Amino acid sequence: MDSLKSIPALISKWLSACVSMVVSLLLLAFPGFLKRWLSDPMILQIEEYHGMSSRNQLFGALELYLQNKISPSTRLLKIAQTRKDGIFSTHFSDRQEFEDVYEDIQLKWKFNIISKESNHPSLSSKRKQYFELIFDLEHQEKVMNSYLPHVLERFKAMKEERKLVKLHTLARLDPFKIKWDAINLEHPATFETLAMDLELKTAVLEDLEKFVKRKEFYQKVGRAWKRGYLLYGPPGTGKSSLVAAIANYLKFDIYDLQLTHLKSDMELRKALIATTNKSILVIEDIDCSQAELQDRNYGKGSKKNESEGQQITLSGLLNFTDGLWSSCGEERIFIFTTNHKSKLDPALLRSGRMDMHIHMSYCSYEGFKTLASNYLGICGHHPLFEKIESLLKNTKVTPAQVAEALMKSEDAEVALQGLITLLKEKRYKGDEYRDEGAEEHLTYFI
Ligand SMILES: Nc1ncnc2c1ncn2[C@@H]1O[C@H](COP(=O)(O)OP(=O)(O)OP(=O)(O)O)[C@@H](O)[C@H]1O
Ligand SMILES: [Mg+2]
Repeated sequence: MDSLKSIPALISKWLSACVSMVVSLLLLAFPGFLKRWLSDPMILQIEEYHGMSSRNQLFGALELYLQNKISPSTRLLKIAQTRKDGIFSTHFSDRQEFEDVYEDIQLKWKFNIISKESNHPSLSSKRKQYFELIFDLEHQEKVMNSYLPHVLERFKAMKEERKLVKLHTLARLDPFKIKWDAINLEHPATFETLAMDLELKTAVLEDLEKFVKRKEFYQKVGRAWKRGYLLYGPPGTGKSSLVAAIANYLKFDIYDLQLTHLKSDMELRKALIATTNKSILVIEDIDCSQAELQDRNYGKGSKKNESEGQQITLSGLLNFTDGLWSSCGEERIFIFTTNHKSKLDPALLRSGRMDMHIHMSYCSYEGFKTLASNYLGICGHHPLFEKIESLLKNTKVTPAQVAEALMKSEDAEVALQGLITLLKEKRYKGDEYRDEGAEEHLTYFI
C-alpha cells in the first residue's frame, strides 16, 4: 500500500526532473533563447509626421533603408516603376515586417497604416503611417546611439547610389526673370568608355577622388571647397563627354551656364546662387562667350554699355565664382571648355583660377582600342589593329570621327576597313585644325 501511495510523488519528481533537463538543454543549445523570452521588448514608434506638418526625416530614411530588409516570410510586395533607370520602388503594406541584425542584436521593424474615417463630410479620411522598431530593452542605448545613426548613414549611401544626375539649363520666363530647368542627364559617357590617354584619365580620376574626400582639408586651410578644370582641344575630342563622365562618376548635377542668355552680372549672381551643392557648373566654349560678351559690352561704335550693373562681364563671372563659392556652397566643380585656349582672357588662365588644364587631343591607338571595345565589342586583338596603329601614329583624327567610322557597320571587318580608308584620306589631306598644347596634356596648378 505504501509503495502505491508513493507513485504520484515519484511521477511528479520524474516530471520536474524532465522539465529541468529540457530547460538546461534549451539553455545549452540556444543560450539567447530563454534570455530573450524572459526579457522585456522595447518598442520605438517613428511616425510619418512630426507635429502638425513637418515630415519626420527618419521616417523617410526608413522607407528606403528597409527596402533591403524585407522579411523572407513576406509574401506580398507592392512595386512600381517610376524611374527610367529600371530601379523599382517598393511600397510597404500595412503590418509588413522587416528583420535586421546589428552587431548581433536582433531587430524587428513593422510598418503600420491607420486610416481614420473623418466624421465631417467635407474632410477626407486621414491616413497615419508609422514604423515600429522592436528589440530587447537591454539594447536600448546601443539602438539609440549606434544603430539608428547607422541606419541614417546607410540611407544616405543608398540615396547617393540611386541618385539620377540632372542637367540644368537656363530658361527665361520674362525680360526680368530667369530660372533653371532640369532634365535627367542621359549622357552615357563614363570613364571606361572615354577614349583618352590612360595617364591623363587616371590623373583626372585621382584628382576628383582627392577633391571629394578633402572636406576637412579645405576647411583647415580656409579655402572654398571647389575645383576648377579647363578642358581644351579640337572639336570632337570628348570635352563634353568628359564633363558628362565626371557628373556620372561623382553623381553631381550639371548646370550648363550659357553666359549669353544672361543680361547682367546681377542675373548671373542669381543664377549661381540657385545652384546646389555637389554640382558642376559648366561654361562650354568659353572663348566664344568671352568674345560675344566683349562685343556686347564694347560693341563697335557703341559707347560702353550703360552702367556697370547692367552688363555681364568676364571679370564679373570670375569674381562671383570665386567670391560666391567662398562664402556659401560646397563641393562645387566648375569646368570651362574651349577649342582655342590661346584666345582666352589671361585672367581665366591665371594660376589658382583653374586648378587643372586638361588637353583633350586626337585619337591615339590606346583611345582607338577603347572605342573598338565600345562600338564593336572587340576587347582583345584584331588582325586589322596593327595597320590602324601605324596609320594613327601619323594621322590626326578625332575620337568623334573614329567613333562615327566604327558605327557604320556592325560587322567588325567592314567597320575597321572603313576606318582604315578614313585614316588614309586624312593622312593625305593633313591637319585641318591647329591643336594647341599638343606637347603638354595636363597642367596642374595645385
Ligand atoms: N574621347 C572620346 N571618347 C569617347 N567618345 C568620344 C570622345 N570624343 C568624342 N567622342 C564621341 O564624339 C561625340 C562628340 O564628342 P564631344 O561632344 O564630347 O566632343 P567635344 O570635344 O565636346 O566637341 P566640341 O568642341 O565640338 O564641343 C561624343 O558624343 C562621343 O560619341
Ligand atoms: Mg563640347
